[in-house]
Amino acid sequence: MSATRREGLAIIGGGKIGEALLSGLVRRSGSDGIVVCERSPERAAELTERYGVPALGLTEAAARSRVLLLAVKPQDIGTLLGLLGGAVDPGHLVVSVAAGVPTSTIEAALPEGVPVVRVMPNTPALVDEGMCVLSAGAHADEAHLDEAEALLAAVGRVRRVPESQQDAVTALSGSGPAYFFYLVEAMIDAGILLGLPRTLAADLIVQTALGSAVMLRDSGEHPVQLREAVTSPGGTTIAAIRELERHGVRAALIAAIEAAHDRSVELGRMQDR
Ligand SMILES: NC(=O)C1=CN([C@@H]2O[C@H](COP(=O)(O)OP(=O)(O)OC[C@H]3O[C@@H](n4cnc5c(N)ncnc54)[C@H](O)[C@@H]3O)[C@@H](O)[C@H]2O)C=CC1
Ligand SMILES: O=C(O)[C@@H]1CCC=N1
Repeated sequence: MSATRREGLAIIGGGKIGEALLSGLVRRSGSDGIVVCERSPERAAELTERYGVPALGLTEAAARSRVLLLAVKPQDIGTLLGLLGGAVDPGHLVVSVAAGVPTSTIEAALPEGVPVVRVMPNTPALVDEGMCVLSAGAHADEAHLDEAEALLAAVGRVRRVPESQQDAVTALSGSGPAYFFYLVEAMIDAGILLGLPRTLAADLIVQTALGSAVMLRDSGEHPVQLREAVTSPGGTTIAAIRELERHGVRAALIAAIEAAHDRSVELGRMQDR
């Protein structure tokens, strides 16, 4: 099949992460050149209404778009590739955000030579603070990575890693926002236990999370140094830290992230069956 030059982006799968990326991209550069393909007609209509992007069928979207961004569940990617395969050629750039799914699995379901880039984004892309991590498949070169990076840089930071690190990346930054939201939920509950109104507790914790994140990013200091600066001798913070250690919170976080890694590996293996 001859390689064809095309323009624009098709987001295939308009769920949580598809919408997070779509909203950031539209906010940054407008809706021109972006189309969505969504299995659910109701959801497709919602995205068209919200972002002014046309909803197309797979074949039409592939015919006109240069970049095909696959944002369906890992469990659905085999079916999607079966439907899409004949409409894809090496003039496309396929970008997959499916957790765990290796580029080799995607390449094997597509015509020979199609460049594939695996990306692990996260939902803070919704507010232009995303973390997207890229790896090249067998037919993707530096220019393809540059192209994917230019697209995703619109919604936050971008880094590149060897694909062997993507399951760990998925467990850290892909799932990571959920861990922070979970911690914040628990901290708000603590405020309620101590008698504060829910809105006040939420306001205190969200601003504290934001301020702490900016310090982590900008101070150049290690998290241990930042924590020590809060922990006065004989004070309140050390009383709290002792409880966190007593309940094994550090070990629980490490085990949780290891479980996310293992699930990413498992999701990738399920594609081979
Ligand atoms: N939600 C997140 O924070 C992140 C998700 N991911 C990955 O993104 C992918 C999507 O995850 P979510 O957005 O959370 O799932 P989701 O279930 O919210 O969205 C998936 C969407 O794909 C649509 N879909 C399924 N098959 C389709 C097909 N053949 N053609 C067109 N549309 C189709 C579904 O109708 C659904 O709207 C997964 O592979 C996940 O591993 C990666 C990073 C972060
Ligand atoms: O939970 C999941 O499987 C997806 C991948 C990373 C974040 N959400």
